[in-house]
Amino acid sequence: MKNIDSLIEKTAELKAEGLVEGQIAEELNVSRETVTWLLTHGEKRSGVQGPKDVSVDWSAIGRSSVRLRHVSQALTDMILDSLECSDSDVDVVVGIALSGVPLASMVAEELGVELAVYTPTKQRWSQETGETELSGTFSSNFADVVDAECVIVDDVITSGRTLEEAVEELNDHGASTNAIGVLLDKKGVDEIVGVPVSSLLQIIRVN
Ligand SMILES: O=P(O)(O)OC[C@H]1O[C@H](OP(=O)(O)OP(=O)(O)O)[C@H](O)[C@@H]1O
Repeated sequence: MKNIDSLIEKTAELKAEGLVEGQIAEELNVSRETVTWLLTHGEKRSGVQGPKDVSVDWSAIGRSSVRLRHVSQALTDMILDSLECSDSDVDVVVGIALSGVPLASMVAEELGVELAVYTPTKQRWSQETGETELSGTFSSNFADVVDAECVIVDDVITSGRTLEEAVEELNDHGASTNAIGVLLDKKGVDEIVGVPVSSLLQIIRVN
């Protein structure tokens, strides 16, 4: 997405295709509040202050396994630093579906550990009827997380809710989360529910 106009256009397009605001937010990697703003103020935006959010397009990395590998190596390096600082270990890398999984897979390979996949609640929520009391799921096609020492990998932090939920689900499975690694942190956090966060890039707002 090159600029605000293409973002507004894309939002309107997705809305016209029948997506609800939560689904559009997921598609564009922005908050639901931003989608509301884009839909309601997009056409008459002169003089109107937008919400403090940014849309992240990392497809230049995502579409190339070579670039993904380089980025995963850099992320692994940061995760290793974090684990060393807390003197903790890792048995399983947990990738957050969908976009966190390719990265997590390569980080798991770099670390020489198993890969688990967690599908958060909101992914299931978007397919259901608006009921949000569903729990996320760990896929049985990948590693078991019960009692494991875990590192979570995802692409982007916006509100941090997805990672909060993943840490809590891991706790419920008797697993401990020793580090979180992401490409981009839009919130600028050092930790999420007590777990240290390593991000390759952080958004820092200056105005
Ligand atoms: O910090 P939060 O506000 O919870 O948002 C961050 C999450 O949102 C995006 O996933 P999305 O639901 O868009 O699905 P995707 O992985 O399929 O892109 C992103 O991949 C993170 O998992």
